[in-house]
Amino acid sequence: MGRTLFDKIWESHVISERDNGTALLFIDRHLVHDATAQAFDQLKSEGQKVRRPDLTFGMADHYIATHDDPDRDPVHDAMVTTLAENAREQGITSFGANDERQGIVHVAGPELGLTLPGTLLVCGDSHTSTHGALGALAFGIGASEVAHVLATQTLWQQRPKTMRIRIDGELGVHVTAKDLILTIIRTIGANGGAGYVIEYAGEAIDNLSMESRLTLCNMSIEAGARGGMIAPDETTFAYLKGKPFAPQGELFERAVEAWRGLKSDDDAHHDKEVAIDARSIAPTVTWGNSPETALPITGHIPDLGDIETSKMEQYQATIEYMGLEPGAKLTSLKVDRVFIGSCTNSRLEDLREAAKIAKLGRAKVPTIVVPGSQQVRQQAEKEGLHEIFHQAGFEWREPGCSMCVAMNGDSVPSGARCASTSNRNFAGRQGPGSRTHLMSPAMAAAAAITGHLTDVRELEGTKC
Ligand SMILES: CC(C)[C@H](C(=O)O)[C@@H](O)C(=O)O
Ligand code: SF4
Repeated sequence: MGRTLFDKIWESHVISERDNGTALLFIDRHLVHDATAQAFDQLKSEGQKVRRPDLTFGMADHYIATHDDPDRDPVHDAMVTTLAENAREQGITSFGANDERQGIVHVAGPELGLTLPGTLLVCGDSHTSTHGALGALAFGIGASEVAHVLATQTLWQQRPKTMRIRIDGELGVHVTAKDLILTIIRTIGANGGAGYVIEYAGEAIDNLSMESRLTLCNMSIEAGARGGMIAPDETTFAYLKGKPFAPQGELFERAVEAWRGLKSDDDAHHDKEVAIDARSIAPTVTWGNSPETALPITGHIPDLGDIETSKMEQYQATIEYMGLEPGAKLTSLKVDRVFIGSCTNSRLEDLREAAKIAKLGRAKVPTIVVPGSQQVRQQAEKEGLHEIFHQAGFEWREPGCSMCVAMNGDSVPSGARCASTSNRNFAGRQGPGSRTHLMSPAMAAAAAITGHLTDVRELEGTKC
């Protein structure tokens, strides 16, 4: 029987297997960020050194400042400095403050060519699934696993099952990878991917740009999946060509020949198959505290009568926390803040989409745009996107995780409603008491200039 893309990568990394089905895997790339200090402490307390500093790369992102903030907590700077010190001590290449390669680990990694097809990549961060967009097997690991990889460059893992999600048909105007993944999560549930690695396939996936594929795979974890991946193709090869850490010249051509074999065989078996028609998807927003509360922007907050008895308690808690009126139109929800950024949606393509909408008006509420990396920032500035944002009253910041998780102090005030391009909307995610609605960059920019959740297609007169 044929093998899936996942099988091919998994099997080429197995060093040893136990009878209980767990395998010891070789790790090709280990990315560490500034919230990984605990793992380095564990390593040191055990008297160990990093086994393969040449395969380990550091990135300052969670705690890094995105603007001059007189109230900045010195502890946040200390986290950034600690990563730099650990990297220096262990001989690891690390991209910290003031490095032009710095960025959110899941934005800067692929853009530097650190993520390559067929490789096994891990990072102590749940959104490591992002890197699967390049045809890598990539997943997040816990702090003690980070310490294990630092010490051995290997990891014990239970073999996950595979799920293939096929998206056929064409996506409509202003329907993006973000709308696609939110719809997938609504369809299979926030726990629907538990125990699986998802392979995305089909016409709509083939047609996605590399940046959109990164957005899609990024949120696989929000469906509970171990990872998400897409077979590498011409889009992937064109994206990787010339990236500083990718193979160069003749070696690149040889690598591409090998990468062409990285796809599921026609007779390969996936443990679960799901199919969604791209034409059925509209610009989408979440209303609650789980990404599965995603709905087309044309919809309403569910009414009491729509809720199953077993979910009633949770529904009522959500309505109260989010300050919602059951049955209200989604577009009636006024926002207090807008955040355009995060490893889901802070790449150049995202900022271009947001800028197109920003041109149509001026921000009615405080809006920040946080590029995902220094490279994205530089390129956006070269194109004049920052000027467009300035003119629209959007604040242009330095790269980092920022308001996605509020670990660096960029937070949404308690009780405030935020239109956000990030990936998590649970209670308190963007700061204690914050209320988050997830959406695409164009939809977030539309909310900024109207002051409420908005169907970007109507704003632009493109609704079909
Ligand atoms: C801080 C880090 C470990 C965390 C994660 O694992 O995802 C963060 O990136 C997040 O998005 O919540
Ligand atoms: S941008 Fe948000 S989701 Fe991504 S790594 Fe940073 S905190 Fe996690």
